[in-house]
Amino acid sequence: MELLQATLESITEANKEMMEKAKEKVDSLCKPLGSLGKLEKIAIQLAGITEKLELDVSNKAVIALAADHGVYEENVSNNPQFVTVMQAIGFAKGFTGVCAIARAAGAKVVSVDVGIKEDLPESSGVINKKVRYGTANMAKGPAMSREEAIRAIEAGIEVANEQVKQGVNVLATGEMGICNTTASSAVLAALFKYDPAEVTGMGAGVDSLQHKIDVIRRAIEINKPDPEDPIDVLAKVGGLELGGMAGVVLGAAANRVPVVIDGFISTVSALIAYKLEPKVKDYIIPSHLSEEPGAKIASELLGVEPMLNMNMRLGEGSGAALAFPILDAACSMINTMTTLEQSGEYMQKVMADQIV
Ligand SMILES: O=C(O)c1ccc[n+]([C@@H]2O[C@H](COP(=O)([O-])O)[C@@H](O)[C@H]2O)c1
Ligand SMILES: Cc1cc2nc[nH]c2cc1C
Repeated sequence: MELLQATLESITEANKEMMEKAKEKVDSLCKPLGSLGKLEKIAIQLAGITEKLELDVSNKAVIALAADHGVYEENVSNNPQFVTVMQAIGFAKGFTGVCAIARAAGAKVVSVDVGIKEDLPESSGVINKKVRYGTANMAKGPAMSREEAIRAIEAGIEVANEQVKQGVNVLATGEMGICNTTASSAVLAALFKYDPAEVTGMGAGVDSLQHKIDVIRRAIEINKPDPEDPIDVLAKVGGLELGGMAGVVLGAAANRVPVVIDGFISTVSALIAYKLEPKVKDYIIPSHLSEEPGAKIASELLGVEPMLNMNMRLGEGSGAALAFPILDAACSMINTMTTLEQSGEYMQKVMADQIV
C-alpha cells in the first residue's frame, strides 16, 4: 500500500506552461496552422509530460503483463488456458505478435508474470512479480483480496520504475490472460454502471456471448463491487494483469513518462488508474480502437480518441507498439522542422545564390 500511496501522491499534472511554449513552437513551423493535426497534439502533450521542447521517445518498452483467470471454469473463452503462459514466454523470447510489431518500431517487450497459474523457470526470461496463482472464479466470489489487488497495481508500478531507471522514456501497456475480456467487461460495467450486455464482446473467441454476459452479470450480483472504489472493483471482478497495467500507467505518470495504451483491456486498466488519480490522463496516449465493442465506450469514458483503426483485437500491447512510430514522427516534427521564418530566409538566400 505504501508504494501505491506514495506513487499516487507524487503524480502532478503535465506542465501547462511548457505545453503553451510547445504550441507556440508548433504554430511557428513551416506549415498551415494546425495542419499536422494529432501529430501536433501529441508533440504538445509530450512537451507537457517531459517538461522539454526537445523531444525524445527513442527508448521504448511495451510492458506485457500476464495472468490467469479463475472464471475460465465458467466456459467464457473457447481458447485453452495454457495460451497465457505460452504467450508470456513468447513475449520474453520475442516471437509473439506484439514482439514483431515492437521490433519494427525499435521497441523492447518486457514480459511480466503478475499471476500466471504455473511457476516459470528463470530461464524463461519472464520477470516474476507473481501476486497469486491466477484469480479465483469471480462468478462464485471475489477474484482476489483487496491486498492482492493493491499488490498487483504495485507490481506494475515497480516494473515502470525499473524500466525508467534503465533509461526507458516511453512505456506502453500490454497483456495476456485468457478470459481477461470477461474481467475487463465486468470492471467496466461495475465501475460505470453499464449493463454487461452493452460492454461485452467475443474476446478471443467464445461459444456463447449470451452465456458470457450472464456470467458477468452473476459476478457483479454476487460480489457487489463498489463503483466508487476502483480497488474494490478490481479485487472483486478484475484481474491481476489489469491491476498491473493500472500500475504501469500510475508509475509512468509518477515518473513523468508518457504511456501508450493498447486496446480494450489496456483501456479499462487505464480507467482504473484514472479513477485512482485523474491526473494520469495527462500522461496517457491512446493508440488503436480495438474491435471489442466495449473499447469505444472505454475510450470515451477516458476522454481519449484512438488514432488508428486497424480492425485489430489481438491485445498484448500490439496496437500500442504500432503507434510508437507516430510518436517518433511527432518528436521529429518539433525537433527538426524549420519555422516559416527560417524557411523564408533560406529561400531568399537560395534565390540570391548565396548557398554553396
Ligand atoms: O486488446 C484487445 O482489445 C483484445 C480484444 C480481444 C481479445 N484480446 C486478447 O485475447 C485474450 C482474452 O480473450 P478472452 O476471450 O479469453 O477473454 C487476451 O489475452 C487479450 O490479449 C485482446
Ligand atoms: C493464440 C492467442 C494469442 C493471443 N494473444 C493475446 N491473446 C491471445 C489469444 C490467443 C488464443
